[in-house]
Amino acid sequence: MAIEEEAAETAAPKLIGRDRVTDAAATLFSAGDDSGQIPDKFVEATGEDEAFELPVVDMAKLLDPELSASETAKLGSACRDKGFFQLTSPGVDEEVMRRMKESAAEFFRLPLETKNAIAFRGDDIFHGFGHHFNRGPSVGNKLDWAECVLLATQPVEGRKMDMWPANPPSFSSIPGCRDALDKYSLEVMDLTKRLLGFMAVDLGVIEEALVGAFFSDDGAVKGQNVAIHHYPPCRQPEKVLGIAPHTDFLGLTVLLHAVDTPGLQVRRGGRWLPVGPLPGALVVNVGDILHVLTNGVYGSIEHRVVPDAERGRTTVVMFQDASADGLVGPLPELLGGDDARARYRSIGRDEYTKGHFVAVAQGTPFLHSLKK
Ligand SMILES: O=C(O)CCC(=O)C(=O)O
Ligand SMILES: [Fe+2]
Repeated sequence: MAIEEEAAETAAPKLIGRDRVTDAAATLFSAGDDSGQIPDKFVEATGEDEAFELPVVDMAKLLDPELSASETAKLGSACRDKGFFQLTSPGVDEEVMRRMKESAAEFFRLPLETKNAIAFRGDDIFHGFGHHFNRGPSVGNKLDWAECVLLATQPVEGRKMDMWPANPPSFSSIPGCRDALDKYSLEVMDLTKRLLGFMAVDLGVIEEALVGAFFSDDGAVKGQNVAIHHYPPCRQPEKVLGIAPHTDFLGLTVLLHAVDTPGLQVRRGGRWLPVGPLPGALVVNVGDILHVLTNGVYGSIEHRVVPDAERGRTTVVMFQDASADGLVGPLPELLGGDDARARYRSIGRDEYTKGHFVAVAQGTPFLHSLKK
């Protein structure tokens, strides 16, 4: 069966949809397209790039009373100007990070049949294995050159444990010991809280206002999801995309390179600039909700992934949700009580999700529609 037909047959009913990884796609991925012909379904124009260094922010310096002020200023200018930064010395337990990386890399080495044991089911495209959800008919429903596990990680009640990989065993519960993803999820929660504290200082708002948008009073995070991506090598990387251009629609994103091949690109001034992995660092970026909460002071910037010609790439990307009193809108603390200063209108958190996915399906930037 041709890959287009096979993909169409396995696509979920959609507003936006997601495709299963078929045998044909898996064969193509493992060959790195050596057969020469990339099926049309994958071909997308990828355009130019050039060297680019992301700002580097050091958590150890943020925490050092003598260096904190200048490092906080660096953090602030990274979030304002670039929307992305590399976070060195993130303070995440190294053993937890190592196990997370290994589990992620190992999962994608399993045969497709094993991975498809947790293939997303029916309309529920936000849990389980497949391609990333596609960006809708406006971009031709193209397939990403990638496979991906999407899961809800927090709050714990929202988890669908039957969709968590049972293989490798380090992903799932080991008696007396929590699994790699659960531990890493908690580490990223703590990290998010620390970072938000410094962002609040930079923004000049009380810490509770910003932290409270991400965490409930009892300290639980409002929501956290993970996307674990594998981008196989492709000998014609200029023809395909690992993930199509998008902004992240939640609050704050924390990316761990499990296999540190370059591939992430950030849009700046109409050009695509590559972000090289930095050993031991996490890549952090501002999502759409943080953009709106900060009244556009921090920028949610478009990015995409291009596969490498020679080497595969694996990433573990955690998205932290946020809302203030159930709304996505500028933080009142930032407006100094003057609503006229709001550059974005406030909408309910549920309405925000719906609006976002309608916009994705139509290929329109949702943030613009929230502008006053
Ligand atoms: O894997 C990456 O480098 C980026 C993935 C990404 O942008 C996403 O999952 O939203
Ligand atoms: Fe993203």
